Amino acid sequence: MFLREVRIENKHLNTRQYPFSIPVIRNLESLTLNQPVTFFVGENGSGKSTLMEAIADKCGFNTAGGGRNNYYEIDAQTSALAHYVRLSWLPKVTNGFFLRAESFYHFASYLDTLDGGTGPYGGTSLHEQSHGEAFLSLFTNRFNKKAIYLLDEPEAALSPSRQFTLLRIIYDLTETGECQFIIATHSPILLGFPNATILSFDDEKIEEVRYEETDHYRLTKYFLNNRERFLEELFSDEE
Ligand SMILES: Nc1ncnc2c1ncn2[C@@H]1O[C@H](COP(=O)(O)OP(=O)(O)OP(=O)(O)O)[C@@H](O)[C@H]1O
Repeated sequence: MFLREVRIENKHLNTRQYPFSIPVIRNLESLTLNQPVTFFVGENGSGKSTLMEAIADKCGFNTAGGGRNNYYEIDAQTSALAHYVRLSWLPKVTNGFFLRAESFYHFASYLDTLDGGTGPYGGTSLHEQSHGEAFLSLFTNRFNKKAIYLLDEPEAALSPSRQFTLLRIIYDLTETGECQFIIATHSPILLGFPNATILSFDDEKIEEVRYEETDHYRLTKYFLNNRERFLEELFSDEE
């Protein structure tokens, strides 16, 4: 554990302006982190990426994705929230990585400009690997201990079985307490990681929920157990 608390300070009151137009961000005072793995869950647009990006910015990571020393040009991504965020560390780490599924392509391009992109990523440019293979190459070759990893929807490129591989990687890195992950996800598989804190961004505030209480678990379980009935209801004309 390294990052213990995220505080929002000196919010301005113009609630029509992003990021304080987002109810969860407007209502957030402080967030305590007490497990090596924390998940952000919630509906699309509830503010998960906004908070994650601000934390990445305050960690000194490239907000387009990457670590501290990864400087590359893509459409400017400045975090509107970072200015208001204070992080409390014990102890402080500077190692780590921010993974954004949506801009991973640009990060891979940047690596290609360094040393043909083949150095630490399994001997092949990330562009010559499939999206999911490239993600996993990054996880297996770049992730190591004494670091904090911020992952925004890492499941985007991963098959279910590769999501299990990622769970194993996270398990190996966190079992001695020397790594911390904050993961925004919609994946009921990733959310099943044991002893993680799950923070829901629904209902206009951040609240800890149990795995079995998440929509991800409940809807997926209901769908798998009642697929025909579920689809009949979904496609019926009745409101
Ligand atoms: N740069 C921006 N300027 C203005 N509004 C923004 C900006 N970025 C995001 N928003 C808005 O803020 C809200 C929260 O977006 P955010 O990306 O944080 O949601 P999210 O919970 O990560 O959603 P998802 O699960 O779809 O990734 C959305 O309504 C979005 O349109």
